[in-house]
Amino acid sequence: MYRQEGSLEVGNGVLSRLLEEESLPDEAVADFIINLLFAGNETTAKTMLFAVYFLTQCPRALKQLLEEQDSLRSCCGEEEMLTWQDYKAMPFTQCVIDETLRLGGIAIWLMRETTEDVKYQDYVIPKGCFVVPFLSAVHLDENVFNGALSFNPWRWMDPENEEKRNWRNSPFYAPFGGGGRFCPGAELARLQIALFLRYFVTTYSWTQTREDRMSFFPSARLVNGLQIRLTRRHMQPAG
Ligand code: HEM
Repeated sequence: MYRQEGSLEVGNGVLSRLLEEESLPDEAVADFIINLLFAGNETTAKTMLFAVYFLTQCPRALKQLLEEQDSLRSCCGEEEMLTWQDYKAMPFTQCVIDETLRLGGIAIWLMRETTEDVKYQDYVIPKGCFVVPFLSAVHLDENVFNGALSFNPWRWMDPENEEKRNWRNSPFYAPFGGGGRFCPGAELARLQIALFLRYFVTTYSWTQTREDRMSFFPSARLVNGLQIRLTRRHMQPAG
């Protein structure tokens, strides 16, 4: 991959900004863009898929989500754009997103290499060792989350879980990683998922047409790809 000679139409996007940095070799620019595309695409899309799956399994949660979104729509008006304040006024939607990221977290594990000897409790991890923190082992630990294997978005309303819920630095809940390599797209992803859920549940109702289940091998996925039949909500007869 190489930079084309000659005049380029320069915009003000990420790529243009990177190209303006004369010191960055082409490989670094390409690596950056590829990383952004991969890190930000499958992760968010799959989380949306898992949210729909969990909601399909839990009609009570779907009903509450729909009520929250319908009430927001009636106050905003269908034609108006949502504001940041509207986004922040979706507490149950946020619970659904948090619970989806806990139960169906895309990042099952991370990979690190120690650059120096690290003392951890009674252990010393020597320099140069690979360390694999299993996020899902914590997220699905019954000692940390009651009924850890069930989809229960209401758990995040419990004041007892308030500290745990802090996905930026909680030791119990880290769907976006932590520390120096914390996901830079976390806030964007959450916003996209909330907007997707809003659009999806207010526009469609659906029925699942084929049994499905989650699998975490080789990566988080639904084995049958979640097959559903959609119906536009406003076309349904009233009542
Ligand atoms: C639900 C959606 C997402 C999840 C669950 C997620 C999860 C993660 C996790 C766990 C890490 C840390 C990896 C590590 O520590 O080794 C990470 C890193 C990263 N994420 Fe995300 N991510 C999501 C969406 C996005 C989006 C939308 C973008 C960009 C638009 C993005 C860009 C990145 C990048 C560039 C890194 C590498 C950061 C670094 O190494 O310094 N992610 N993500």
